[in-house]
Amino acid sequence: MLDVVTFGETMVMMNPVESGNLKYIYDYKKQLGGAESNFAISLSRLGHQVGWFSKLGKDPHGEYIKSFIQGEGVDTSQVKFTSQAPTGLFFKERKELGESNVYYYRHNSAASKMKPEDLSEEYISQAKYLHLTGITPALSDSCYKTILEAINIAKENNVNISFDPNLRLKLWSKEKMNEVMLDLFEKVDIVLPGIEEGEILLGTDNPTEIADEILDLGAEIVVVKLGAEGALVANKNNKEKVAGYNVEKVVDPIGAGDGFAAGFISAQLRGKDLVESTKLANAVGAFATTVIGDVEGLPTREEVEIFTGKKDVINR
Ligand SMILES: Nc1ncnc2c1ncn2[C@@H]1O[C@H](COP(=O)(O)OP(=O)(O)OP(=O)(O)O)[C@@H](O)[C@H]1O
Ligand SMILES: O=C(O)C(=O)C[C@H](O)[C@H](O)CO
Repeated sequence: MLDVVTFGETMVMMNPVESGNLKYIYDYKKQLGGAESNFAISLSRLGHQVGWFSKLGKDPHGEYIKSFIQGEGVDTSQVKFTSQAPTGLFFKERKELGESNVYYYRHNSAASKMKPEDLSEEYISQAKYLHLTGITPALSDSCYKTILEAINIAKENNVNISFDPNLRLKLWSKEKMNEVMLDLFEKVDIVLPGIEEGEILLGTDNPTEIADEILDLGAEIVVVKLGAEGALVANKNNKEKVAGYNVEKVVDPIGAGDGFAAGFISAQLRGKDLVESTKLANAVGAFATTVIGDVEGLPTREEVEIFTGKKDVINR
């Protein structure tokens, strides 16, 4: 039995050892990144049974990705390999001034070849949650169809669907993206947008308005991420702002949203209410900002309990 199933593209990530324009960067640390596998790893560390799958290239990068994710305790039994396309790759660029950048080498990647026939109804239907992101439908038409089929399977089997828009403007046109995202908001149960995403998709950066618009489209729960400030959690009856945790040194906020989503679903699985779930989401999101990689900073259940004062620790 799995608590959660998720799928999407995970790439080898070339992470510069120093910050600055990549033109002058020669040394990189090889890591991995993919919104859905970041989420799966985070949930696994929080003590849940989680399955992640994808299509990987039959190459050393694909093997590295599968064994790393498996090594984190995530079920990878549904992962497929193909020799028709390579595993995707991306480079991060960190700047001391201005925002970080990413450069993708993922067009026509193995993951972009995922298709509805790759899905196993038996596998998805055993989970309590199916977690999807807005990255997958941007990868290819067949990936978009795969997302729609996964949603059908989940609905037919009473599996809750959580959805993180994770807008990637480098991957598709804004028009197509907006159309697909609004349609998906109607089909899923929990939506976890950021403020910037609300602005792009709904034309408002007001958290209450973002939540209301997505609830009106059909979602049951909306959690609007507010960066260092925390998040606003809402359903039809209630809206509450839940303060974030203070992080003294934010090293890299990319990936915080994936940990946030995992924290929220973890607490929901344990029967916590919306505010408690958002508190855990904020705590896991805060941890994720403290390291350069996407997954290395994600906390175990014990670490997060110590951080939030729910458990005492003796260090020496
Ligand atoms: N500087 C910070 N200090 C404390 N917590 C933070 C900080 N930045 C992010 N978080 C936590 O992580 C959550 C998600 O961060 P953010 O709002 O940046 O999401 P996002 O834009 O979806 O991120 P991503 O880059 O992963 O897509 C926040 O709601 C908050 O709980
Ligand atoms: O950018 C993407 O598409 C990724 O999935 C890579 C990163 O790990 C992701 O952005 C973090 O949320």
